[in-house]
Amino acid sequence: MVMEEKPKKLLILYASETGNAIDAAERLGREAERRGCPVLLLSVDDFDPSSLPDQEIVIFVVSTTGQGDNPDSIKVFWKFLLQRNLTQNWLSRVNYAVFGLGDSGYQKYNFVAKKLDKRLSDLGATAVVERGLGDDQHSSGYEGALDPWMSTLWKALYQKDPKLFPKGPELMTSNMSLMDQPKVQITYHDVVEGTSNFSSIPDVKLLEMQIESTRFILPGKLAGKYSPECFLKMVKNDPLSKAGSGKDVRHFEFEAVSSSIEYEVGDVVHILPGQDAAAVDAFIKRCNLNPESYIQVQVNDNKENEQSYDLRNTLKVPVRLKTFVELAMDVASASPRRYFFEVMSYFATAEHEKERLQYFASPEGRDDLYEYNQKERRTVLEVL
Ligand SMILES: Cc1cc2nc3c(=O)[nH]c(=O)nc-3n(C[C@H](O)[C@H](O)[C@H](O)COP(=O)(O)O)c2cc1C
Repeated sequence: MVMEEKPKKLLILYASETGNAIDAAERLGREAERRGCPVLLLSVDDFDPSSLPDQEIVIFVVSTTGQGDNPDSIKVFWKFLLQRNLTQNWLSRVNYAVFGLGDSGYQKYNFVAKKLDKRLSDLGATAVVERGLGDDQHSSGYEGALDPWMSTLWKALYQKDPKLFPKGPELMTSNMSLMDQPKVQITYHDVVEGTSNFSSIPDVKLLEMQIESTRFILPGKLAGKYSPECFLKMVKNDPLSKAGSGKDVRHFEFEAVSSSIEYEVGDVVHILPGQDAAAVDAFIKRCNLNPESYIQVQVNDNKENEQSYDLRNTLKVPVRLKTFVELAMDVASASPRRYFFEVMSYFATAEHEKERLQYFASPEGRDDLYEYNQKERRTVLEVL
């Protein structure tokens, strides 16, 4: 009997402060899977640094924040790597690649990627390719460097270990089955079914439950790992600076909604931004959905990452669709990412729209997409 060898998984670890590195890491993951290579994609704080020497190949995607500072999620990992007792050959079996996201307008340009690359190499790891540096100043943002870096990476990995890409390092034809698995699963409830679940719960408690439930699907530090102690209602939000002064300084006042609260110096308040109600309505209408319906959202997480999977799925009450869009989505301010156009291309029925969307999602269409999308600051609602 011939035993089929289990395909190797490519480990991709990311550290992000505002989401770009997650987007870049997911793109890498998708591209690897399209080449037949299964992937394990993790935030670096979900990875045990002591197991790093056992990894044959690791891809890091890390951004720089502050003044050359580490994103929060890589702090523990970085501290571990800096330990003096780690020897020069601690990572001698590890092959790695680093892609950094930064902005050359900052003095400490891509500092985190550069120092991570150096430290890995000092600890005996071997770089598969030279580190890639994405720059916000590039006319296509960090994607400008990511595209060519990725194609070099696939070739180098294939040379290192052809088993990673059983069908070669070139892209397989794109079709629907290669689309990412959905990140969340949504169950729709009709209005009566949704509200009857809550008839005995006071309004304030209900709103809290809905906010908690919505936050659970958000990535990174806003998600359930850092569940808030209590919710406050913002009752005042007055600008203190003059319009056009270049700064936006505000006076906020908050009121405890459920019970009185105690706080100390150093406690942190997260402000949950809402969206313009008219934009939320327009988005829901455009999608032919009922704003009053209730949805239940479940995260389809990496099975390997059981802990965060359980955590993020424990508090799942049905949420009013309108509340969900208001609190968890951004339909009317930020520009959609490139992947949005790719996904839309699978669903577009008009041939000319499909072609245009496919072009925007391709490396050749990248600069035109930037002109159309980011430069014009188009929103999801406008694109739809
Ligand atoms: C507050 C702030 C500070 C930043 N500081 C730096 C920096 O010191 N060096 C750098 O190269 N880029 C810096 N950047 C640019 C980011 O690294 C870049 O926008 C990156 O794409 C962000 O990735 P992320 O969303 O995954 O955190 C900074 C960005 C922000 C918003």
